[in-house]
Amino acid sequence: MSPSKLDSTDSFGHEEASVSCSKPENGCVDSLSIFHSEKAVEELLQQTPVAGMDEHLIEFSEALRTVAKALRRAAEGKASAQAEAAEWKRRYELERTRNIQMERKARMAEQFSAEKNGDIDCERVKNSDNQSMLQNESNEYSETGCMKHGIWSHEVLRDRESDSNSNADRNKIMRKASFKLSWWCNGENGDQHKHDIVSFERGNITTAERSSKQISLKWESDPQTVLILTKPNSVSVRILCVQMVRWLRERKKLNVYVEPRVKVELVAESSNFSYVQTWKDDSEISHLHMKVDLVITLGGDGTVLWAASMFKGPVPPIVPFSLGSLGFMTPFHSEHFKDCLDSVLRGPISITLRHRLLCRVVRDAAKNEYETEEPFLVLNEVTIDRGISSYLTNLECYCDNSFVTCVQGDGLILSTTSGSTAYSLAAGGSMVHPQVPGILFTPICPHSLSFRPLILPEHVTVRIMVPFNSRSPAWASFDGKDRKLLAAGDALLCSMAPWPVPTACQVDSTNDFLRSIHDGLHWNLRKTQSFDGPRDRDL
Ligand SMILES: NC(=O)c1ccc[n+]([C@@H]2O[C@H](COP(=O)([O-])OP(=O)(O)OC[C@H]3O[C@@H](n4cnc5c(N)ncnc54)[C@H](O)[C@@H]3O)[C@@H](O)[C@H]2O)c1
Ligand SMILES: Nc1ncnc2c1ncn2[C@@H]1O[C@H](COP(=O)(O)OP(=O)(O)OP(=O)(O)O)[C@@H](O)[C@H]1O
Repeated sequence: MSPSKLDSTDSFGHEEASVSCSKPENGCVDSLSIFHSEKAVEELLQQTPVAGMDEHLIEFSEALRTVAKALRRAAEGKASAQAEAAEWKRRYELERTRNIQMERKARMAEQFSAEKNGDIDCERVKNSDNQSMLQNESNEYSETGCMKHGIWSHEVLRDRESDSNSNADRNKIMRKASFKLSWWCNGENGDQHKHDIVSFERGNITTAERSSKQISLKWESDPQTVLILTKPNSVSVRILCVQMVRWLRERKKLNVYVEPRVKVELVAESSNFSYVQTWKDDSEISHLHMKVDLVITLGGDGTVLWAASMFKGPVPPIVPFSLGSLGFMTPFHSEHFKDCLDSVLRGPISITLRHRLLCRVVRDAAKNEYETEEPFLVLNEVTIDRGISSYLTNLECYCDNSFVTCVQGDGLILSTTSGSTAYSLAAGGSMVHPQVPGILFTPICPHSLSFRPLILPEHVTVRIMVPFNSRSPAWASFDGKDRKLLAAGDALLCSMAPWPVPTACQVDSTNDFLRSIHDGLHWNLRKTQSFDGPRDRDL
């Protein structure tokens, strides 16, 4: 995206336009001041006794008049371009709202007719694959009082695959289990959903609640469907998967989904596993969140990243079992899988709501920043680096359109707080509790003595641009995968995604985080100083 395009995008709204134009150092021309200067030239010319002047002065005054006119025309042109841009933006937003409403109506009509036909036995029908719908509906719920004590998940969905399944049980309607999330702090599990309240009483600003609290998940109805995701090519994972599927089906009477590769492995093991469900093509993965109550991962952190990447919208709670070497995000031990799953299925459980970043690539040729390629959701980080190029990466960084800095080095990591213990840590970033919302801005080998990592608030949009004078393109990778070339003029936009990844805790979010940095990284491990030796006796 060229700098001139950035300007026009930034000044979409009237307000922003007037602000940017009032700053001469931004290279903008203030139309009001042009009008005044043109008027001043006119007045000057009228006041001056032209008859007594030499030709140079007349030529000069004519030139001044021409310049003032040209400036006025330029300002008028810019103003009309801004007005046009604002009008297009207004139309775009109108169209978008209309589409969302139509989509919503269509869904409700579909669900209503299904309900009328007796297909769905439900009191409250909800669909959650659209965030704006989620928000609208949660508002409705709060109006009807359902949201009083927490966040509820009431999904009543029909299993579309049930028709193709011969088992009579499977022909019944599958209800997605509902659960409630509540926030508690100071070790006390209150049943209230506590909001952060800023109070201005008697002129004093105080906050009633702190924002980072332990989050507890309580099932309102029993989970029925479990998806197991496994690390490939591991014998121990394969053995555990067989045992777990059997136990979940025979003891817990649950529906089990696995990836197609795993289904083949299971059926090769025993034809009894034919009840295990899977999907035929990848397009079905986008509906998984509507069928699955719980996701179990068997592997390391990479398998948790893999699980998160399968859900491009809302993510069901994930129970991560550790069968890798490090396991920052995998607190459950496979030896005790039955006890662990028993307590998770019974609930309530503590969960960590892990924030994700929404990353969009905007090409230089794009007309505006809405014209992007398919976005990526990352649980750890997006990395913009020099790839195979031996030149220094040159990246211009903006935060909500304010210039941050120019990175000159091997690259930059934009990380979630969950990812703070991964690549960002290796590049010198701070370790941050995963429940803290924020975006870590960590350079990779900056060629500067004074570059320190930053942590930005959760609400900002970070824009990383490859400038036109860059000697080489850059590469973006998402949770260490899917590399994308960023040519000169291309940009990467990154903001907090609306769909976090809920992962079950062994104890609670804080305890699990501290355990992982102690056990996984041996953080601040040092022999304790001996008692005997010199002391400060006089203090
Ligand atoms: N120099 C580095 O430290 C470096 C370089 C490249 C990638 N990575 C990390 O690897 C991740 C991809 O993981 P993978 O398992 O698919 O690849 P992988 O198999 O190469 O494993 C990378 C290592 O990072 C660990 N890891 C992953 N997420 C973590 C987290 N949130 N906290 C602590 N450790 C974590 C894993 O346990 C593993 O040991 C990327 O998202 C990136 O963060 C790190
Ligand atoms: N279900 C899956 N399908 C395809 N690839 C997967 C799947 N699960 C994990 N992977 C990939 O396999 C790789 C290794 O996975 P993972 O990190 O879980 O194991 P590990 O390396 O043994 O554990 P650790 O990272 O703790 O050392 C990762 O790159 C991950 O993306």
